[in-house]
Amino acid sequence: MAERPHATATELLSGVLEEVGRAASRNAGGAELLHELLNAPWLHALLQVYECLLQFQRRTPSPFLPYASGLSHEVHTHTHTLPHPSAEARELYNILRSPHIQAVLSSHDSIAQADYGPILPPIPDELPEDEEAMRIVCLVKNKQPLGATIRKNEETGDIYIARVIHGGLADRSGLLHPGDLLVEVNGNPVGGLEPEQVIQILIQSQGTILFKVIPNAASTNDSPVPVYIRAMVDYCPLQDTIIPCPDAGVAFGRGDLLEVVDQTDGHWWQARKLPCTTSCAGLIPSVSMLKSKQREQWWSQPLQVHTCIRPSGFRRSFRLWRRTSYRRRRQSCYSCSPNSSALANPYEEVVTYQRPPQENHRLIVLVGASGVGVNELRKRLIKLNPSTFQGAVPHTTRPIREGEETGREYHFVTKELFEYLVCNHRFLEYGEYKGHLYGTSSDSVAEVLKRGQMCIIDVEPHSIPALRTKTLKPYIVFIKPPSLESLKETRKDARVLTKFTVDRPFTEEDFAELQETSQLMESKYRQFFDSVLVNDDLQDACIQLCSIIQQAQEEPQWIPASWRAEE
Ligand SMILES: Nc1ncnc2c1ncn2[C@@H]1O[C@H](COP(=O)(O)OP(=O)(O)OP(=O)(O)O)[C@@H](O)[C@H]1O
Repeated sequence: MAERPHATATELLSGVLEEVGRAASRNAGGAELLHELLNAPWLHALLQVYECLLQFQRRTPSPFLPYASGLSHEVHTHTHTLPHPSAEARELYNILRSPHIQAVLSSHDSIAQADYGPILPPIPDELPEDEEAMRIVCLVKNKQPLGATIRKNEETGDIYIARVIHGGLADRSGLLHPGDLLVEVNGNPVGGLEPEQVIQILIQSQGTILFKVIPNAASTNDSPVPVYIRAMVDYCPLQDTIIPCPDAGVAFGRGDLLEVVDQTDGHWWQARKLPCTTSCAGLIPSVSMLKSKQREQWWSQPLQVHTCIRPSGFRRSFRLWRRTSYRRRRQSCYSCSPNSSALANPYEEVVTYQRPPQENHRLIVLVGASGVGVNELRKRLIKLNPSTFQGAVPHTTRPIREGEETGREYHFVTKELFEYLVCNHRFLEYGEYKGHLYGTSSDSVAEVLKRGQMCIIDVEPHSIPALRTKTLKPYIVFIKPPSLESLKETRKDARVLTKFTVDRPFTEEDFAELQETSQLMESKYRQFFDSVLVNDDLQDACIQLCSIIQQAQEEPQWIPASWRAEE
């Protein structure tokens, strides 16, 4: 069908409809359906709208007056000066002076003049080199902190933005940067004021705050790559007398994970505690700051009391020999001596790690107070699936007994060989019991791992630092007792081995001691624990332990950066 010149869309549709109608009367295939479709009222309405728009486009309306507000002003003045205004004149006067009408007219004028963008004054051709551009920053406070700290230059009296907290209000605005010179706050000149006075102005300002600043020419907008660290010490900003702004401080405890987002200041870094619910970072002391304060022990040490882990009166199975080492440590009060490694490295850089399938499994280490069930859990796990889980065969200097086989129960070795292995740092842990030496060697562990199995060992917590190597990548599970009531309930039939009697039931005193030892252990070593498991119901604890171990081997975990493959 030939198109008629200048036909409107409606005319075109009528023509098409006529032809399709004729085709439908001839019973042409599909014509009836097409006719029905083209005859639909919505299609006609749509075409009408389209034609209206076309007409509008052809006849672009031009404003009746470019300055309606000028005319309004004229009429307004005129009616105002009338000596005896009529009722209509008074009404007109009131209408024209209403702010809404004035705003509508002003908008009309802007559109009429196509005045949509701001008109900036031309830039002068010759600007002096040292010309300082002033920036006006308007922030809506909305009850949240500003997220910036200020400092005073004592020589000049100038107030500067000292730091901008990552993710805070000032940072999100992108308009305030460290080093910006603060000229005015809400119209108040701040030069020469004390920082506290400026803070008072800020506190009193509600809603909008207007800053006049001279931007720091050297500031950059580069956001540094975050670094992840694990805290090896406790820190409480509210107890810190030298933090620039205690309210901006982040409190953390040993074992907490921190995302450090800014290390530009040598003394105070900016970090978020993970997992974080807020985008706003806070201040934490840098490594050098913590080290310089080492001797003062100024960060919060909640357990200043005697933190010695007391020896338990009972030990079972392989852990029997540890009774001696406990007693020795008690005499020398080992646990109360300062943790030198934590002081030397108050933070440990960490990275995420997922074990590649071809790599050895991570060593699974169970730690817990004596009697909590560490050995029971380890034994059950191995019994459950001996082809997957295995323990390391320990070394001993005690004579072999009937029915025992070297390399199965123990590696039976001479005292000389044992001492040689000790001197060569072959033991992850060793000790003496009833005049015989016992120990777990790194080679025994490696043997299990090399076979593709998961090696599960239980150690005393003081041995953990020595175990933390790139090769073993230990995953440490702390086994915790349940509440006293649960202990009494679940351990009704449990037996403990003591120095004096074999297999006697737990006493109230045993439970109290177990809980106390466990608390002390956790408070002292929790920075090393990857997981904490409460051994309440034995069956449940076993299932939970299985799933913890599976996650440790198969899912990404935080490990010290020094264990990374490339290092
Ligand atoms: N969840 C539990 N419910 C009931 N009994 C338990 C539970 N866990 C452990 N037991 C029992 O408690 C006793 C002590 O457990 P286990 O020997 O494993 O302790 P341990 O932590 O290895 O300490 P030690 O090294 O002194 O033996 C055992 O009789 C054990 O069967």
